[in-house]
Amino acid sequence: MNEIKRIVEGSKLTEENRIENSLRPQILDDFIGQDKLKNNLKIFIEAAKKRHEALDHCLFYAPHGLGKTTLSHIIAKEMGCNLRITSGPVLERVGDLAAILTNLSDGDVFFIDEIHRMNHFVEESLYPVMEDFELDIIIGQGPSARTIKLPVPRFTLIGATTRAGLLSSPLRDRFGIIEHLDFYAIKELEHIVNRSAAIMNIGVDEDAGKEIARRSRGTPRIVNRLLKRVRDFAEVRGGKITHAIAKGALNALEVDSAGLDKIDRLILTVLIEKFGGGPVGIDTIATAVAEESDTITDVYEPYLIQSGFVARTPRGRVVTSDGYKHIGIDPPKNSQRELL
Ligand SMILES: Nc1ncnc2c1ncn2[C@@H]1O[C@H](COP(=O)(O)OP(=O)(O)OP(=O)(O)O)[C@@H](O)[C@H]1O
Repeated sequence: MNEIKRIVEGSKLTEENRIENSLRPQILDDFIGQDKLKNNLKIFIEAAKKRHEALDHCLFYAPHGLGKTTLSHIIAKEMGCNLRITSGPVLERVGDLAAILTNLSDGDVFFIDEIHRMNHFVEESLYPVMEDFELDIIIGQGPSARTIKLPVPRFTLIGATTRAGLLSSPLRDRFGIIEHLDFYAIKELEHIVNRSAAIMNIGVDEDAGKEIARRSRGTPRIVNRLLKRVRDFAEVRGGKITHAIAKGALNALEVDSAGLDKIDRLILTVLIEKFGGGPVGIDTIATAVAEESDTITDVYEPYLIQSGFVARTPRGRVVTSDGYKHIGIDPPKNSQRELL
């Protein structure tokens, strides 16, 4: 039986969690988009099953909300194994890791979200586990200290990260399958709108679905979030989601035609008005808009770059001419920016 154990804090299912779970695709065929990755995974899973082996360790890297956790659920389901979920910052001591590993069974999937935020000692203790399925435990201290090797079941580790660059190479090199998830195309997001709307039992007109997809920053989680809010507007106005209702609701939520929210627009405006369009370092941007640097790097910057409004240069971030136009300000003439 497929069983999911969430080790991270707050495991009680709220109503919101329940809806979230019902929207999560359960099998690879329901996972929309990312075709190359999906086709590869299908082969790797089938081959591992044929050999009666655990799937090789997988590393998924992508911005938030693109489906890394969903893939770990799907892999466990497709392999017919249990899934254990934790996150890097929760694994504070080697003992925390030992407690989980010793409770796994052969073939289980062990998912570590935010694996780049794992403690250094825990990370090092993972190396022999990933390679030889043995955990080195040090008993005692000083000259009398000795290491015992604790065998652990042959499981699949799935690491997820938004920052592949922060992973050490010894850790990265121990993953046999390394895949990047891209932002989704509008057509794929539209497909996700329709799938989620059917599960939530709401009617959505075709052009309304397109509008939601266009404003979802290429991200399935945002599709589902916007769809839930637009549904509220539709229900209060007594019907299904029409284009007018979707547009009105998204405008009320301050999500603009390109999917940018208040903070995205603030970042562009501050870059233009205070720093002449850049180049500006991430920490300076973060201070200027009163956000954490990590939030700017993980949440806002990837989509601003993807949509072509900001470019990353060796000297810092620069607003492109499209970025100026989006905010409604003329880009400076005769500048490098014209070329960006
Ligand atoms: N390819 C997809 N098809 C349909 N729905 C998807 C897809 N990918 C993700 N989703 C939906 O988006 C939601 C967010 O996905 P998920 O939690 O897997 O993202 P994540 O990459 O793990 O995010 P984070 O980095 O924040 O942990 C899921 O609950 C799921 O419903």
